[in-house]
Amino acid sequence: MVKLALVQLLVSSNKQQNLKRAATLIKEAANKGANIVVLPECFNSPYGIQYFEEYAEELHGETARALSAMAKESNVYLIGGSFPEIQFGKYYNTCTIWNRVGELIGTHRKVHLFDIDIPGKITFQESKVLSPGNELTLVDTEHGTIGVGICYDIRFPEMAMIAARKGAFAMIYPGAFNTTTGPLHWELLQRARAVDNQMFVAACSPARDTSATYHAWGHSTVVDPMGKVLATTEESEAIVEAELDIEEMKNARTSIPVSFQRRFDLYKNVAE
Ligand SMILES: NC(=O)CC(=O)C(=O)O
Repeated sequence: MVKLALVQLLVSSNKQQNLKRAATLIKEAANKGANIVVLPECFNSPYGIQYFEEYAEELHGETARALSAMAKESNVYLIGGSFPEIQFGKYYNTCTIWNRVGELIGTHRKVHLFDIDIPGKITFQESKVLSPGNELTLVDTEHGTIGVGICYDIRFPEMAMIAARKGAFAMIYPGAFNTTTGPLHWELLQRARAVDNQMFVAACSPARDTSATYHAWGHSTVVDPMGKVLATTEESEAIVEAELDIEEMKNARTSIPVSFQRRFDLYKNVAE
């Protein structure tokens, strides 16, 4: 059994306040027994291309140091949401992952940038400021291997499939869907990735701030390997907790053995 907690943080424009509140809620989750804690996408700054340059930090800057201390003080694995990172003049949307003694065990730079245009609803062009990461991310923990993606990455099923085939028991996505795409796709995509790959899937959103320029959907959710929602919430600040039973993953894979029934002989030209 692994206890997972998603911290659906109400993110403000005050970085110090966001770091402090994250530390408080991580401690609260740890006190309730969480082994792995997740923060949302852009947990230390408002989400929007107009904010990335102002809030950006180098990988080992103030936010990373704070995250390392939070993991260590609360004695948890911490999937540290994401923050705008700057390296050699380029900006990335980056998740850092920490072990129980505060060591960095992985980083994921959002691979698929959120560039969409739904007329009359939402236009968002991360690529105007950000560069994409170029690596898929798996981290090894004492609870097993975990795959990490950020938000829009969940729309690309290959990432979760590769993680599952490399032995990950869970795919975790700090994310910030919005009030247009959230009701349509947020839960659907998590359940789809879970059932496709017979693994746990979780996505952690910021809470909704209706005074912000971007209205996050909230609804941080954990899904089991059969595609069932184990835990979820609405749009306010909350901690979403779920016990992940690895036996359930084994049972799902034994009873519906799709991973052995795949016909890779027929799909090999999928990238053409
Ligand atoms: N914010 C994102 O990266 C993605 C999103 O909101 C969506 O895919 O919808």
